[in-house]
Amino acid sequence: MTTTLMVQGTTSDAGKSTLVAGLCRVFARRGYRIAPFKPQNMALNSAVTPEGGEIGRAQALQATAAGVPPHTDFNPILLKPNSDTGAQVIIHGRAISNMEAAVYHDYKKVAMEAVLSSHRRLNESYDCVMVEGAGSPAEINLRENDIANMGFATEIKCPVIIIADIDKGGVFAHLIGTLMLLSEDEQELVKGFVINRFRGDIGLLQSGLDWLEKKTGKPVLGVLPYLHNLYLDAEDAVAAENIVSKPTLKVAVLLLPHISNHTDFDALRLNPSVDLCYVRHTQRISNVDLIAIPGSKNVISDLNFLYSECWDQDIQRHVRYGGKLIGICGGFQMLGEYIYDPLHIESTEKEMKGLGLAEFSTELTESKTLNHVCGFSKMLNSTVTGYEIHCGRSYGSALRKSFVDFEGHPDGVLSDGFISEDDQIIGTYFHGLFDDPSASQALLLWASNGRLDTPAIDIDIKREQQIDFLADACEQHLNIRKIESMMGLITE
Ligand SMILES: NC(=O)CC[C@H](N)C(=O)O
Repeated sequence: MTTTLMVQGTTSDAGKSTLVAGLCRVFARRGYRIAPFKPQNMALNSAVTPEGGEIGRAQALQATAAGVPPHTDFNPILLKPNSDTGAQVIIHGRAISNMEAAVYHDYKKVAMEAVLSSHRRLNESYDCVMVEGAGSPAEINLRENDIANMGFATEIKCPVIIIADIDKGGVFAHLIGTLMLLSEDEQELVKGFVINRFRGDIGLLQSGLDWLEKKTGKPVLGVLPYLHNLYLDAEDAVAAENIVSKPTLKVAVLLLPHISNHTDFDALRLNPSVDLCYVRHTQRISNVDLIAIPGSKNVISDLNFLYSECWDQDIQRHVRYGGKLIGICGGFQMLGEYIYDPLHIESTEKEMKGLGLAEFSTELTESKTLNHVCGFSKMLNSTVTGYEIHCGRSYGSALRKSFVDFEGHPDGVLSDGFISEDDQIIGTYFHGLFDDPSASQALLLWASNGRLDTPAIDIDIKREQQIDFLADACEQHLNIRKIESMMGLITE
């Protein structure tokens, strides 16, 4: 009997993070102290914990669902890919180095120690732990030294649920195929299945479910419907839905190959007055009010990409015609004169010319800034809150007209970013700045030249509603008692 349960998926995007978030809320509602846990996450969308550590954004969301503050033990290993073959490796919230995939593969034995020590701590301080796997356990080429799926589950011998997405088709083949690629011991750990994103007549599915249970001897724990209108922080894939009913402000976000923290734009995407679009490879930036250059895990490479798409020309034209421009973190760094990377923190190139829209430059350094921050923006006449995740340090005369001034920054810094002399361009290290309703409202007023003066979306309230909506669906469609008994929390 154990109080840990692991959710694994037949594919990426099968719904693992969502199911874990839903179950965390369901168990929290029942009075359990529950911790989310993802041994190893590969994502460029991260969050800062109150102690200043870095974890995957999905685990921060699951922590909210569980009603506990995010902690680095919830995601002991975070891999942030910054090239096709390499990633920054973050262990217990701290970046330790960049590693090529093959090197990391050998490093996994060390990583497993970090995973197990985090899990041990959670086991001691929580009633139960809800674990999320990564990708699928059927990647037989990655099974040796695995820490993300069955490698972890067999080590601690916890029950496993496998979730599959029926919307894409082939759900029975996915489930049976996945099971068949597992060893007997691993198959033994699989205690049931969840079918996700079902739409249609459940009566027509029943014979398939009966067949599956008979064939495997394992129960189907429930069929979750396709939840239209569920908008939760996407783990890595950029969420594309845009809710527009009365568009007043057009925003274009450049979809950079190493975009980081794209959830910065969720509060805009969910605002019915904002028409937000992502500008993709081969597309040009059309007529918009605001262009946003997002964060990037590889600023030099993404700047190269931006030039190859000719977006620099579109940005210059946009600014010439009075359009507004905001650069966030890596996007802010791109607005300056140069990016220097003498230690090759992110890139094989040592320097790259920036867009030259403001007089400052950035140097990437070994130490990484990770903070929750709050300051005052004179230009917005508002407090601004957010979080910082960056290695770059920016300096230059443009920064004298700062975007935000601090009193009591954790690193003793006095100000952040810049605003151009004509107030058209903002550069800032603040992630999540549209999440703060008062700053967001002031930014929308700025971006729309005073046209849009409605309260901004409060993303925290929205997120809470969404988690409850998800948990209600889990309570309605899943056999929660069976899951509780599987975890040894009750006797059925
Ligand atoms: N989050 C970001 O955009 C980071 C920007 C850049 N890669 C840095 O580390 O400084």
